Amino acid sequence: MVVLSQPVVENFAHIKTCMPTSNIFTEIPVVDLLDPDAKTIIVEACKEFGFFKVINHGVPTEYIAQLEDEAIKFFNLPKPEKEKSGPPNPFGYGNKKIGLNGDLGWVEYLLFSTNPELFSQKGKFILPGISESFWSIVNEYVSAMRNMACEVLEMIAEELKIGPRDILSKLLRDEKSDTCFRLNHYPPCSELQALSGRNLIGFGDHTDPQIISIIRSNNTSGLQIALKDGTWVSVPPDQSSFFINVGDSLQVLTNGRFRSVRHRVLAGSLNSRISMIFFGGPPLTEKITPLPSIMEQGEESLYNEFTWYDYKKSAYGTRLSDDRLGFFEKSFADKSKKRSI
Ligand SMILES: C=C1C[C@]23C[C@@]1(O)CC[C@H]2[C@@]12CC[C@H](O)[C@@](C)(C(=O)O1)[C@H]2[C@@H]3C(=O)O
Ligand SMILES: O=C(O)CCC(=O)C(=O)O
Ligand SMILES: [Fe+2]
Repeated sequence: MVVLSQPVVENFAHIKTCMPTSNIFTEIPVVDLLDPDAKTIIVEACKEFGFFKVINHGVPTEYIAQLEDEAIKFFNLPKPEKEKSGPPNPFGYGNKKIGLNGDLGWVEYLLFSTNPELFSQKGKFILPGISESFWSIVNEYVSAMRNMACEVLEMIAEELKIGPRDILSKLLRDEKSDTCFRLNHYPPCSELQALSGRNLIGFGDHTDPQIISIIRSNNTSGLQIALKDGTWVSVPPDQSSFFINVGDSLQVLTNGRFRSVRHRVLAGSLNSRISMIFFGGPPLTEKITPLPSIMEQGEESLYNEFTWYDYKKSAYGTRLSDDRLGFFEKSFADKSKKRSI
Protein backbone atom coordinates (compact mmCIF):
# COMPACT_ATOMS: atom_id res chain seq x y z
CA MET A 1 0.00 0.00 0.00
CA VAL A 2 1.21 3.51 -0.74
CA VAL A 3 2.20 5.49 2.29
CA LEU A 4 1.68 9.12 1.58
CA SER A 5 1.29 11.73 4.25
CA GLN A 6 -2.31 12.80 4.69
CA PRO A 7 -2.98 16.16 3.08
CA VAL A 8 -4.11 18.96 5.33
CA VAL A 9 -7.81 19.49 4.82
CA GLU A 10 -7.81 21.78 1.86
CA ASN A 11 -10.58 23.71 0.27
CA PHE A 12 -12.35 21.52 -2.26
CA ALA A 13 -15.30 23.84 -2.74
CA HIS A 14 -14.61 24.51 -6.44
CA ILE A 15 -13.97 20.93 -7.41
CA LYS A 16 -16.78 19.00 -9.08
CA THR A 17 -18.17 15.88 -7.46
CA CYS A 18 -20.19 12.90 -8.57
CA MET A 19 -21.98 9.95 -7.01
CA PRO A 20 -19.87 6.81 -6.95
CA THR A 21 -21.12 4.36 -9.59
CA SER A 22 -21.62 0.69 -8.95
CA ASN A 23 -21.02 -0.24 -12.61
CA ILE A 24 -17.84 -2.26 -12.81
CA PHE A 25 -16.30 -2.75 -16.23
CA THR A 26 -16.41 -6.54 -16.24
CA GLU A 27 -16.06 -7.04 -20.01
CA ILE A 28 -12.70 -5.31 -20.16
CA PRO A 29 -10.69 -6.82 -23.03
CA VAL A 30 -7.50 -8.39 -21.70
CA VAL A 31 -4.63 -8.70 -24.14
CA ASP A 32 -1.88 -11.19 -23.41
CA LEU A 33 1.02 -9.87 -25.50
CA LEU A 34 2.39 -13.43 -25.81
CA ASP A 35 -0.86 -14.76 -27.28
CA PRO A 36 -0.77 -15.24 -31.09
CA ASP A 37 -4.34 -13.85 -31.22
CA ALA A 38 -3.36 -10.65 -29.40
CA LYS A 39 -3.59 -8.46 -32.49
CA THR A 40 -7.17 -9.51 -33.25
CA ILE A 41 -8.26 -8.80 -29.68
CA ILE A 42 -6.50 -5.41 -29.73
CA VAL A 43 -8.23 -4.27 -32.92
CA GLU A 44 -11.66 -5.42 -31.69
CA ALA A 45 -11.08 -3.59 -28.37
CA CYS A 46 -9.98 -0.39 -30.12
CA LYS A 47 -13.17 -0.41 -32.21
CA GLU A 48 -15.58 -1.24 -29.42
CA PHE A 49 -14.10 0.54 -26.39
CA GLY A 50 -10.91 2.38 -27.39
CA PHE A 51 -9.51 0.75 -24.29
CA PHE A 52 -7.97 -2.52 -23.13
CA LYS A 53 -5.73 -4.08 -20.50
CA VAL A 54 -2.31 -5.59 -21.24
CA ILE A 55 -0.77 -8.53 -19.39
CA ASN A 56 2.46 -10.45 -20.03
CA HIS A 57 4.01 -7.19 -21.18
CA GLY A 58 7.57 -7.99 -20.20
CA VAL A 59 8.20 -4.62 -18.52
CA PRO A 60 10.52 -5.32 -15.57
CA THR A 61 8.70 -4.82 -12.28
CA GLU A 62 11.72 -3.01 -10.89
CA TYR A 63 11.32 -0.12 -13.38
CA ILE A 64 7.73 0.26 -12.27
CA ALA A 65 8.48 -0.02 -8.55
CA GLN A 66 11.43 2.40 -8.72
CA LEU A 67 9.35 5.01 -10.50
CA GLU A 68 6.46 4.63 -8.09
CA ASP A 69 8.89 5.07 -5.15
CA GLU A 70 10.34 8.22 -6.71
CA ALA A 71 6.86 9.59 -7.35
CA ILE A 72 5.85 8.94 -3.74
CA LYS A 73 9.03 10.62 -2.49
CA PHE A 74 8.33 13.64 -4.66
CA PHE A 75 4.64 14.00 -3.72
CA ASN A 76 5.58 13.62 -0.03
CA LEU A 77 7.86 16.67 -0.19
CA PRO A 78 6.66 19.84 1.54
CA LYS A 79 4.48 21.98 -0.75
CA PRO A 80 7.07 24.77 -1.23
CA GLU A 81 9.63 22.17 -2.40
CA LYS A 82 7.23 20.71 -4.97
CA GLU A 83 6.22 24.18 -6.10
CA LYS A 84 9.82 24.87 -7.13
CA SER A 85 9.00 22.70 -10.17
CA GLY A 86 5.82 24.64 -11.02
CA PRO A 87 3.58 26.18 -12.12
CA PRO A 88 3.22 23.98 -15.21
CA ASN A 89 3.62 25.75 -18.56
CA PRO A 90 2.37 23.11 -19.53
CA PHE A 91 5.24 20.99 -18.12
CA GLY A 92 6.18 20.91 -14.46
CA TYR A 93 4.43 20.46 -11.14
CA GLY A 94 0.76 21.33 -10.89
CA ASN A 95 -1.76 21.14 -8.08
CA LYS A 96 -5.52 21.05 -8.81
CA LYS A 97 -5.27 23.29 -11.89
CA ILE A 98 -5.32 21.23 -15.07
CA GLY A 99 -4.42 23.01 -18.29
CA LEU A 100 -4.81 26.74 -18.77
CA ASN A 101 -8.56 27.14 -19.10
CA GLY A 102 -9.99 26.82 -15.63
CA ASP A 103 -10.23 23.04 -15.14
CA LEU A 104 -9.79 21.88 -11.56
CA GLY A 105 -9.34 18.38 -10.16
CA TRP A 106 -8.45 16.74 -6.85
CA VAL A 107 -5.00 15.88 -8.14
CA GLU A 108 -1.40 16.98 -8.03
CA TYR A 109 0.91 16.02 -10.86
CA LEU A 110 4.18 16.27 -12.68
CA LEU A 111 4.00 16.62 -16.44
CA PHE A 112 7.14 16.07 -18.54
CA SER A 113 7.97 16.28 -22.19
CA THR A 114 10.05 13.26 -23.12
CA ASN A 115 12.12 15.45 -25.39
CA PRO A 116 15.24 16.22 -23.32
CA GLU A 117 15.82 19.49 -25.20
CA LEU A 118 12.87 20.92 -23.32
CA PHE A 119 14.24 19.84 -19.97
CA SER A 120 17.95 20.16 -19.87
CA GLN A 121 20.12 23.13 -20.57
CA LYS A 122 23.74 22.07 -20.82
CA GLY A 123 22.97 19.08 -18.59
CA LYS A 124 21.18 21.20 -15.96
CA PHE A 125 17.62 20.24 -15.21
CA ILE A 126 15.06 22.96 -15.47
CA LEU A 127 12.71 21.42 -12.90
CA PRO A 128 14.54 22.14 -9.62
CA GLY A 129 12.53 19.59 -7.62
CA ILE A 130 13.61 16.75 -9.92
CA SER A 131 16.91 15.04 -9.18
CA GLU A 132 19.05 13.53 -11.93
CA SER A 133 18.38 10.03 -10.59
CA PHE A 134 14.61 10.63 -10.74
CA TRP A 135 15.01 11.88 -14.29
CA SER A 136 17.00 8.82 -15.33
CA ILE A 137 14.36 6.47 -13.86
CA VAL A 138 11.68 8.38 -15.79
CA ASN A 139 13.75 7.92 -18.95
CA GLU A 140 14.11 4.14 -18.47
CA TYR A 141 10.39 3.80 -17.83
CA VAL A 142 9.40 5.99 -20.77
CA SER A 143 11.57 4.02 -23.13
CA ALA A 144 9.93 0.75 -21.94
CA MET A 145 6.52 2.39 -22.55
CA ARG A 146 7.56 3.55 -26.01
CA ASN A 147 8.58 -0.01 -26.89
CA MET A 148 5.27 -1.37 -25.67
CA ALA A 149 3.26 1.31 -27.50
CA CYS A 150 5.20 0.57 -30.71
CA GLU A 151 4.65 -3.17 -30.36
CA VAL A 152 0.91 -2.61 -29.98
CA LEU A 153 0.82 -0.19 -32.95
CA GLU A 154 2.70 -2.76 -35.06
CA MET A 155 0.18 -5.45 -34.16
CA ILE A 156 -2.60 -3.04 -35.16
CA ALA A 157 -0.95 -2.35 -38.52
CA GLU A 158 -0.60 -6.10 -39.17
CA GLU A 159 -4.16 -6.92 -38.22
CA LEU A 160 -5.61 -4.06 -40.27
CA LYS A 161 -3.26 -4.92 -43.17
CA ILE A 162 -2.39 -1.28 -43.70
CA GLY A 163 1.06 -1.52 -45.20
CA PRO A 164 4.47 -1.52 -43.55
CA ARG A 165 4.39 -2.83 -39.98
CA ASP A 166 5.89 0.44 -38.72
CA ILE A 167 3.38 2.71 -40.49
CA LEU A 168 2.06 3.88 -37.08
CA SER A 169 4.94 3.04 -34.73
CA LYS A 170 7.41 5.13 -36.73
CA LEU A 171 5.53 8.23 -35.54
CA LEU A 172 6.54 7.39 -31.95
CA ARG A 173 10.04 6.20 -32.85
CA ASP A 174 10.77 9.48 -34.66
CA GLU A 175 13.27 11.51 -32.63
CA LYS A 176 10.91 14.48 -32.97
CA SER A 177 7.92 12.51 -31.65
CA ASP A 178 5.94 14.81 -29.37
CA THR A 179 5.45 12.42 -26.50
CA CYS A 180 4.79 13.36 -22.91
CA PHE A 181 4.62 11.66 -19.57
CA ARG A 182 2.61 12.36 -16.47
CA LEU A 183 2.69 11.29 -12.82
CA ASN A 184 -0.61 11.89 -11.02
CA HIS A 185 -1.32 11.73 -7.29
CA TYR A 186 -4.94 11.72 -6.12
CA PRO A 187 -5.01 12.14 -2.32
CA PRO A 188 -7.95 10.50 -0.55
CA CYS A 189 -10.70 12.80 0.64
CA SER A 190 -12.64 11.14 3.43
CA GLU A 191 -14.31 14.36 4.65
CA LEU A 192 -16.41 14.84 1.53
CA GLN A 193 -17.39 11.20 1.31
CA ALA A 194 -18.51 11.30 4.95
CA LEU A 195 -20.43 14.56 4.43
CA SER A 196 -22.24 13.81 1.20
CA GLY A 197 -21.51 10.28 -0.01
CA ARG A 198 -20.07 11.87 -3.15
CA ASN A 199 -16.61 11.54 -4.70
CA LEU A 200 -14.44 14.43 -5.80
CA ILE A 201 -13.51 14.44 -9.46
CA GLY A 202 -9.77 13.81 -9.57
CA PHE A 203 -9.35 14.29 -13.33
CA GLY A 204 -12.43 15.39 -15.27
CA ASP A 205 -13.78 13.53 -18.28
CA HIS A 206 -11.82 13.92 -21.48
CA THR A 207 -10.22 12.12 -24.39
CA ASP A 208 -6.45 12.08 -24.83
CA PRO A 209 -5.31 14.05 -27.89
CA GLN A 210 -2.34 11.83 -28.83
CA ILE A 211 -2.14 8.50 -30.71
CA ILE A 212 -2.01 6.11 -27.78
CA SER A 213 -1.73 6.39 -23.99
CA ILE A 214 -0.52 3.78 -21.50
CA ILE A 215 -1.78 4.06 -17.93
CA ARG A 216 -0.32 2.24 -14.96
CA SER A 217 -1.55 2.82 -11.43
CA ASN A 218 -1.15 1.44 -7.95
CA ASN A 219 -3.94 -0.77 -6.62
CA THR A 220 -6.33 2.13 -5.91
CA SER A 221 -9.46 2.37 -8.06
CA GLY A 222 -10.74 5.61 -9.58
CA LEU A 223 -10.32 5.28 -13.35
CA GLN A 224 -13.59 5.16 -15.27
CA ILE A 225 -14.31 4.96 -18.98
CA ALA A 226 -17.43 5.83 -20.94
CA LEU A 227 -18.95 3.07 -23.06
CA LYS A 228 -20.44 3.78 -26.52
CA ASP A 229 -23.87 4.45 -24.96
CA GLY A 230 -22.34 6.99 -22.55
CA THR A 231 -22.52 4.79 -19.41
CA TRP A 232 -19.59 5.29 -17.03
CA VAL A 233 -17.94 2.10 -15.82
CA SER A 234 -15.19 1.69 -13.22
CA VAL A 235 -12.01 -0.05 -14.25
CA PRO A 236 -10.82 -2.43 -11.51
CA PRO A 237 -7.23 -1.45 -10.68
CA ASP A 238 -4.41 -3.88 -11.38
CA GLN A 239 -0.94 -2.71 -10.46
CA SER A 240 0.83 -5.39 -12.47
CA SER A 241 -0.91 -4.61 -15.77
CA PHE A 242 -1.13 -1.65 -18.13
CA PHE A 243 -4.24 -0.02 -19.55
CA ILE A 244 -4.17 1.35 -23.07
CA ASN A 245 -6.32 4.20 -24.44
CA VAL A 246 -6.91 5.07 -28.07
CA GLY A 247 -6.28 8.81 -28.47
CA ASP A 248 -7.94 11.33 -30.83
CA SER A 249 -5.10 11.09 -33.37
CA LEU A 250 -5.51 7.32 -33.77
CA GLN A 251 -9.25 7.82 -34.24
CA VAL A 252 -8.45 10.14 -37.15
CA LEU A 253 -5.68 7.94 -38.61
CA THR A 254 -8.22 5.08 -38.77
CA ASN A 255 -10.97 7.39 -40.12
CA GLY A 256 -13.15 6.75 -37.09
CA ARG A 257 -12.81 2.94 -37.03
CA PHE A 258 -11.12 3.20 -33.65
CA ARG A 259 -12.71 5.10 -30.82
CA SER A 260 -10.86 7.70 -28.77
CA VAL A 261 -12.11 6.75 -25.32
CA ARG A 262 -13.65 9.26 -22.90
CA HIS A 263 -12.33 8.66 -19.40
CA ARG A 264 -12.05 10.31 -15.99
CA VAL A 265 -10.70 9.64 -12.50
CA LEU A 266 -12.63 9.88 -9.23
CA ALA A 267 -10.69 10.50 -6.03
CA GLY A 268 -11.20 7.87 -3.34
CA SER A 269 -12.09 8.35 0.28
CA LEU A 270 -9.43 6.14 1.85
CA ASN A 271 -6.40 5.52 -0.34
CA SER A 272 -4.08 7.59 -2.51
CA ARG A 273 -4.04 6.79 -6.18
CA ILE A 274 -0.70 7.13 -7.95
CA SER A 275 -0.72 6.80 -11.72
CA MET A 276 1.87 7.16 -14.46
CA ILE A 277 0.78 7.83 -18.00
CA PHE A 278 2.73 7.73 -21.25
CA PHE A 279 1.14 9.79 -24.06
CA GLY A 280 2.61 8.77 -27.43
CA GLY A 281 2.30 11.62 -29.92
CA PRO A 282 3.62 12.23 -33.45
CA PRO A 283 6.12 14.92 -34.54
CA LEU A 284 4.58 18.42 -34.64
CA THR A 285 4.80 18.62 -38.44
CA GLU A 286 3.00 15.29 -39.01
CA LYS A 287 -0.26 15.45 -40.97
CA ILE A 288 -3.01 13.73 -39.00
CA THR A 289 -5.21 12.32 -41.69
CA PRO A 290 -6.71 8.86 -42.36
CA LEU A 291 -4.05 6.45 -43.64
CA PRO A 292 -4.65 6.06 -47.40
CA SER A 293 -4.13 2.30 -47.03
CA ILE A 294 -7.07 2.01 -44.63
CA MET A 295 -9.59 3.74 -46.86
CA GLU A 296 -12.01 1.68 -48.88
CA GLN A 297 -12.80 2.63 -52.44
CA GLY A 298 -14.77 5.86 -52.52
CA GLU A 299 -14.45 6.38 -48.76
CA GLU A 300 -14.02 10.01 -47.72
CA SER A 301 -12.12 11.36 -44.77
CA LEU A 302 -14.38 12.34 -41.88
CA TYR A 303 -11.92 15.11 -40.95
CA ASN A 304 -10.40 18.22 -42.46
CA GLU A 305 -6.65 17.94 -42.85
CA PHE A 306 -4.53 19.20 -39.97
CA THR A 307 -1.08 18.74 -38.50
CA TRP A 308 -0.37 17.62 -34.94
CA TYR A 309 0.82 21.19 -34.31
CA ASP A 310 -2.58 22.58 -35.41
CA TYR A 311 -4.38 20.08 -33.22
CA LYS A 312 -2.27 20.74 -30.15
CA LYS A 313 -2.63 24.49 -30.55
CA SER A 314 -6.37 24.13 -30.70
CA ALA A 315 -6.46 21.54 -27.86
CA TYR A 316 -4.59 23.80 -25.46
CA GLY A 317 -7.32 26.43 -25.94
CA THR A 318 -10.06 24.01 -24.86
CA ARG A 319 -11.52 22.81 -21.56
CA LEU A 320 -10.89 19.22 -20.54
CA SER A 321 -14.36 17.93 -21.41
CA ASP A 322 -14.63 19.72 -24.78
CA ASP A 323 -15.07 17.69 -27.95
CA ARG A 324 -11.68 18.67 -29.39
CA LEU A 325 -11.98 16.53 -32.49
CA GLY A 326 -15.39 18.01 -33.27
CA PHE A 327 -13.78 21.23 -34.61
CA PHE A 328 -11.91 19.17 -37.21
CA GLU A 329 -14.80 16.99 -38.34
CA LYS A 330 -16.06 17.70 -41.84
CA SER A 331 -19.59 17.55 -40.50
CA PHE A 332 -18.75 20.32 -37.98
CA ALA A 333 -19.35 23.10 -40.53
CA ASP A 334 -22.70 21.53 -41.51
CA LYS A 335 -23.69 21.11 -37.86
CA SER A 336 -22.90 24.73 -36.99
CA LYS A 337 -24.61 25.99 -40.16
CA LYS A 338 -27.78 24.11 -39.16
CA ARG A 339 -27.53 25.50 -35.61
CA SER A 340 -27.41 29.10 -36.87
CA ILE A 341 -30.49 28.74 -39.13
C1 LIG B 1 -7.47 21.29 -20.12
C2 LIG B 1 -6.42 20.79 -20.73
C3 LIG B 1 -5.37 19.93 -20.07
C4 LIG B 1 -4.73 19.23 -21.25
C5 LIG B 1 -4.68 20.39 -22.23
C6 LIG B 1 -6.12 20.88 -22.19
O1 LIG B 1 -6.31 22.20 -22.66
C7 LIG B 1 -6.98 19.89 -22.99
C8 LIG B 1 -6.33 18.49 -23.07
C9 LIG B 1 -5.68 18.08 -21.74
C10 LIG B 1 -4.80 16.83 -21.85
C11 LIG B 1 -5.53 15.51 -21.53
C12 LIG B 1 -4.54 14.35 -21.70
C13 LIG B 1 -3.18 14.62 -21.05
O2 LIG B 1 -3.30 14.50 -19.64
C14 LIG B 1 -2.67 16.05 -21.41
C15 LIG B 1 -1.23 16.25 -20.94
C16 LIG B 1 -2.83 16.29 -22.87
O3 LIG B 1 -2.02 16.15 -23.75
O4 LIG B 1 -4.10 16.76 -23.12
C17 LIG B 1 -3.68 17.05 -20.86
C18 LIG B 1 -3.36 18.56 -21.03
C19 LIG B 1 -2.61 19.13 -19.81
O5 LIG B 1 -2.83 18.67 -18.67
O6 LIG B 1 -1.85 20.07 -20.01
O1 LIG C 1 -4.52 9.23 -13.57
C1 LIG C 1 -5.10 8.44 -14.30
O2 LIG C 1 -5.31 7.28 -13.99
C2 LIG C 1 -5.56 8.90 -15.68
C3 LIG C 1 -5.31 10.37 -15.88
C4 LIG C 1 -5.56 10.80 -17.28
O3 LIG C 1 -6.46 10.34 -17.92
C5 LIG C 1 -4.68 11.81 -17.87
O4 LIG C 1 -3.76 12.29 -17.15
O5 LIG C 1 -4.87 12.14 -19.05
FE1 LIG D 1 -6.37 10.94 -20.03
